[in-house]
Amino acid sequence: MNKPPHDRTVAMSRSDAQPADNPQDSAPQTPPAAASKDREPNNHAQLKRDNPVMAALAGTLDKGRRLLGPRSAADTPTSDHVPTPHPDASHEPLSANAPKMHFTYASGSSPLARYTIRRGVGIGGFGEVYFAVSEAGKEVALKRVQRNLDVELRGVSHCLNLKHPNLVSLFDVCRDDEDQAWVVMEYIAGPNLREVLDRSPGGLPTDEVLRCFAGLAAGVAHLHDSGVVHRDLKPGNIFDDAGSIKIGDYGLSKFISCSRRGGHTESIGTFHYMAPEIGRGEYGREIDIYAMGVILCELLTGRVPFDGESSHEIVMKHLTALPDLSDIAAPFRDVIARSLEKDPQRRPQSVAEMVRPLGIQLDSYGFVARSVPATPVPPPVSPADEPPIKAKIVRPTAGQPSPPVGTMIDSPRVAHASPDRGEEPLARALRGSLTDLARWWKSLESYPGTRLALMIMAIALVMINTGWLLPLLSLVAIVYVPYYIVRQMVLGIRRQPSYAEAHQMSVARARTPRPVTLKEWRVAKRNELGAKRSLTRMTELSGAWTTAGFTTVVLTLIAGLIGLRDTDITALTIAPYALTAATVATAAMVLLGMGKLWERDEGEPLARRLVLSGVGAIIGAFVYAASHYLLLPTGGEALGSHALEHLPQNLYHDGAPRLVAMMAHFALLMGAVGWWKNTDPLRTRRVSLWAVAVAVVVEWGISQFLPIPQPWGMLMAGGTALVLQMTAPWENPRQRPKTIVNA
Ligand SMILES: Nc1ncnc2c1ncn2[C@@H]1O[C@H](COP(=O)(O)OP(=O)(O)OP(=O)(O)O)[C@@H](O)[C@H]1O
Repeated sequence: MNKPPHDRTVAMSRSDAQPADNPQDSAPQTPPAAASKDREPNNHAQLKRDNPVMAALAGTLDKGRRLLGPRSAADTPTSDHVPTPHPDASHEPLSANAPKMHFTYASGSSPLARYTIRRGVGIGGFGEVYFAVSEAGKEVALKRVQRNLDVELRGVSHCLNLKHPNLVSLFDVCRDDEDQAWVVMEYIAGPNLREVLDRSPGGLPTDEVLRCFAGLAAGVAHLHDSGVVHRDLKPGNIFDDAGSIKIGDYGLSKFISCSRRGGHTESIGTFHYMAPEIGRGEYGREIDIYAMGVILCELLTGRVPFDGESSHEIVMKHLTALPDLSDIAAPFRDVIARSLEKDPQRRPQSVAEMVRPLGIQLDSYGFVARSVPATPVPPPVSPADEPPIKAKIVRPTAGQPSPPVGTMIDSPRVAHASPDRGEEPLARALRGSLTDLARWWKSLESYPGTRLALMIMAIALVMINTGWLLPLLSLVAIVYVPYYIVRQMVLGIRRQPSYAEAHQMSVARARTPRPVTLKEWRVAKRNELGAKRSLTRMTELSGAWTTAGFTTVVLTLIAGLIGLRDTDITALTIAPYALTAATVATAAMVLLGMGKLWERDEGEPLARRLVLSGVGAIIGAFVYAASHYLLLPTGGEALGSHALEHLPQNLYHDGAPRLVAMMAHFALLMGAVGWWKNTDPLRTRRVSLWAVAVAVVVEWGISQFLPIPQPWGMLMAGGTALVLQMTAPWENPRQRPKTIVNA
């Protein structure tokens, strides 16, 4: 992510403006957009060939840029732009403290009847803003809409009558004697968020972000409920008025939007905050959600997700690039990622939906009902709703590295509520990259040909390099898995709150009884599981291990009785059963151990699969060693119908799997099946034959290209799934309480 060149974003930021003593200096400068005309047509031609939608948006932006003049990061030269002076005025700034800017009207002048200008406040893309007082002494801000935009006043009354604590009040829209439009609005003495962010380049503290964002959300929600899309949300239009967040400029963008529907194609909004569909002329409320996603990212990190040297580059990134949100903590990361979806339909469909995972709830009038979750308990979940993404809450510990941006620091008693608490950094980085990859893949939806070509290339690459890739991956897994297990155990011991604390917390939330949904029950139970002491966990695990050993023996005896009923019982006929039993018992014990570590949260499936693949590689090595020790035939006929000559020679020797093949086989088996679901105490059924069948079928599928002797492979897979479910603890969801008392 990049920091936007904000010194260029606002045409005349208070600090950038310089007096123009020389009249030539005050002439409007050629914006770089115009200056780069020579370059841009070529880009457009290329772009048009590549993607007509992008070309349309870039063209639209250029057109808007020429019509609107410099008003954005990429368009506006640093401190060069000076608005065209009024014939009878070339004034110094009107306030002694204000930085120097050139305003058209001097202090004391009354271009608009009944209002006397006191001083210039700032100059934006659409005009100059003044602090003025009415005849009766009311302090107001006057915005002179400077360009000859065809400001459509129809429907303005709707915006004028909007009232909300998080909206800058619009009082009137008037025309002066020169038929120039003026917006009369509430004067805000506090800074806008652009200024706030410029003072905190690394972003704001999380509680500040939440305060600002809750106010922003409430204001935008009210606009949307009133049928108004802001279209120009950005930090410069959001004010912090003595602790109260207020959104400005909504009326103006509404007016301009009205005229735009009449056929003009100017684009409004600064490029950093512009949703991709604006290029297609779509101005739904999703563009505000998108801009809010950008703003949230900027508030947290001080950087916008998409930046570039030119407007063109920024637009291209909005259209095609994936934001790098790896340094932002959940739930912010997920909220931003969803809001920045290229497809508007995939974004949250309302402001309330967007901010809910952050613990901000809006009532039906767009007021903040609750912000900053004081407890880790998610907002009440209605059966129709998605479960909220809970905040990542980390207990501050001396000597610990600072948490990712946006991590909520809270009291120890709430630490267990984090779904991805203590996520291993490598796993997190990998997950972040894979999530990005998945999003990028989704963005290629409309290019099936490209997807197919990429898939073929990827498969070819993997196949060509299997010889060294598999051993390398196995090696990495062998090192990583023990480290991961030890880390999880250490973190688990360090961060667990007591069960009593967890219980106390849920009691504290008690309000009125109501039916408890399955999701709520799962969340509550998951919290309880997270609050378990390590000793309890270890006791449960050792019990499960003993039962697993016993169950494996019983199941093997049953299998042996069936399989050996017509066969002589010799060491050779018993050996495969012994190997299968040993494999099932080993796999079950390892998986039960992993399940214990993972029962605390829903977890990240991808990271878990990767860890399990590593475990699988180790089990594969065990099976290989054991089969050699027991002198079991693993090649030739043992592989059944597989054409031996087609087996890759670097993986098979004389038709028997080498160590690498065995490790790869089990790594795939472990990674492909969601084994932790078999040990999850909150699984739907104690024993699901479906889960057993899935394991067997996956094993059969893998055997088609990486064969191992069958039916032993399938017995190992199915047996492990069965033993796991029979021995792992289970909470019957049907026995959950019928009602719940909570917030
Ligand atoms: N109601 C207001 N009260 C106090 N200051 C205001 C008010 N409205 C705008 N300003 C200030 O006036 C300056 C110019 O604002 P304006 O909205 O015209 O431009 P902008 O937001 O910087 O850019 P754009 O017009 O492109 O949205 C900014 O510094 C802004 O903070």
